[in-house]
Amino acid sequence: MTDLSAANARLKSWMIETCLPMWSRRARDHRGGFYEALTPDGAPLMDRNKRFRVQPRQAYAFAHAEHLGWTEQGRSASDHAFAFALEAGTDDHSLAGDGTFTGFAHVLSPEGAVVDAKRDTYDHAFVLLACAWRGIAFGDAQSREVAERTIGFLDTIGQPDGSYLEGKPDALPRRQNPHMHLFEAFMALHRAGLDGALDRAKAIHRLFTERFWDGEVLREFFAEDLTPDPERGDVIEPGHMVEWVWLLDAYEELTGEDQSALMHALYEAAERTGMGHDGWLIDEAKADGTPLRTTRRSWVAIEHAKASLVLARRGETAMEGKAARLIDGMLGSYFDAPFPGGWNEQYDADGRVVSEDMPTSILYHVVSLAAEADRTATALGR
Ligand SMILES: O=P(O)(O)OC[C@H]1O[C@@H](O)[C@@H](O)[C@@H](O)[C@@H]1O
Repeated sequence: MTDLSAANARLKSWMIETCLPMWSRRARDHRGGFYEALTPDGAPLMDRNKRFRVQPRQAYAFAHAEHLGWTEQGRSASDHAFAFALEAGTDDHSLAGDGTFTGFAHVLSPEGAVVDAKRDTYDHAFVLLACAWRGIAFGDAQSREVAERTIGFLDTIGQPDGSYLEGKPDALPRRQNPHMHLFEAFMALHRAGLDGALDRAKAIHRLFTERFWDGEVLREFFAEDLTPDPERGDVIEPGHMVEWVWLLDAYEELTGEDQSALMHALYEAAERTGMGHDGWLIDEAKADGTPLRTTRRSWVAIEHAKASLVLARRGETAMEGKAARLIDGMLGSYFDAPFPGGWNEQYDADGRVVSEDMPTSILYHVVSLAAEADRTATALGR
């Protein structure tokens, strides 16, 4: 059996010694925020537009890493990303004023001009996550204010059933994905002490059980009334099913409501519908398991490992070796390549790397995996 203790030690030392230093230095843009991606040899893609969400993701990742004592650059890197997000992401200065906050823009130029002013609910989930962790790690008072204003904006597109529209302007199909990340963010905000955040997470949990999870698979795309979208309702993402496993474990911890049955059903559904011939989950399938995209992005493998870790921590001994094998497998393929500290973002079904660059957005997943691996190894005394 691959040893969880050894896999965790490898992952943790790679994080501390190579990954975090590399991303905090090379991906930091002196013009503001972080670059969208690096080339395979670690050079920044200076001219590429910045998806807004990448900035709060970095602000979260470095706050969490510093909270764990894994970096001394965490505060500075998180501040750098957060300040750029607040400054460049608001095109009408409404965040600073007393008026109603109208949300963050979707895409920024490398220098920080607004390229796409659309408001995307998904992006706002990461602002809330960053605020929560900056509160937890640094006791940052500004973050609470930003979280409250961001929630105020989200309430303008909130629905009576606890769901949120796709953004402004509104779009169809509606998706479970922004809700999944809002669920994550509201739980983190509750941990950070924000009143009412847990109730918001509970409302999303209700949507999950009543709408998104149909008893067999997690649906992704929905019509206006949150019934499966007539065209894309059959498309599923195995990575999201395992991501929910990890989130439901956190939910159980906060609410005391047993999530075991749902967690098992999700994990089993992800592997039933999405297992590629090489033992890695694929990017996209149909609800009956017909593969749609047999490529595999790094975050899908990461979430598979995280789900295996939480099941191991909850006492499933077979999951311990599996989590260790997945982490070891990632360290031998996805991680620390093609450039030390970086990642191969996507493989095809034949095991060839098909991604052309290293997206910064993945650091969020990597930090969360390393934190979960360390927590599980410690809990199990490994
Ligand atoms: O697609 P980027 O922004 O790199 O994010 C990576 C992935 O993160 C996950 O948590 C999901 O939300 C995916 O839908 C998303 O694709």
